[in-house]
Amino acid sequence: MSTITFVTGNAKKLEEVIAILSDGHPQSADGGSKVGNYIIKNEKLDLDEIQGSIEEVTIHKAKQAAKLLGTPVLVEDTSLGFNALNNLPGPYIKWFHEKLGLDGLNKLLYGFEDKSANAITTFGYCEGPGADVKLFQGVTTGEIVPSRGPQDFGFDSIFEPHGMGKTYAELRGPQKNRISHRSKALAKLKEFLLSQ
Ligand SMILES: O=P(O)(O)OP(=O)(O)OP(=O)(O)OC[C@H]1O[C@@H](n2cnc3c(O)ncnc32)[C@H](O)[C@@H]1O
Ligand SMILES: [Mg+2]
Repeated sequence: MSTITFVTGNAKKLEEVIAILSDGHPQSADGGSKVGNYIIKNEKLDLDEIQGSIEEVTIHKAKQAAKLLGTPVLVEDTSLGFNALNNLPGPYIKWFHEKLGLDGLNKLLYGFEDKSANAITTFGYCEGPGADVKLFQGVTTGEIVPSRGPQDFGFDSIFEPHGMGKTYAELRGPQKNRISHRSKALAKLKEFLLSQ
């Protein structure tokens, strides 16, 4: 068994990652999620986020985490891009959300007919300091709508994935996890880890 440390400062992300990875299977005795020959554990740490593409931000986070911990690490960065704004705020969604709020994010699209957006999670896996970073990305498209549902996780209550008629916040847990950007990215990561 090899251990991979998933580094994030976001408790909600971690909750989803554990739920998706466990997929109804029992967890290992010491609390990590088991995927093939790997156990994925968690470390709460805020990593620097550079300016750049989604991929560059994730690669930098992964390299920094590997350097800090000296072990195989997993990180992820989540982006929300508005098509009318050429994919902004993208990887800067956290700061836009903090400064403008959910209503302000809606107002950014005032005057545009196109309210469509893409939610993207990019996982970065790095085997140790100096090693290359492997990326696994998942995308879910949807519409930006006035907030509906609990507001306890980022942009969940203003993102309505196409074809669902409900926001991520209204879908909650298992239903969101079946179709989310995060679960699509994790499916790719799982496939890779199972092939190792
Ligand atoms: O420590 P890290 O893993 O970086 O955690 P973070 O909260 O800083 O997360 P990001 O840098 O990836 O920024 C993404 C922003 O989008 C939010 N977010 C991430 N995943 C989400 C999801 O599935 N649904 C809604 N909001 C989400 C999150 O709360 C942040 O405000
Ligand atoms: Mg972050």
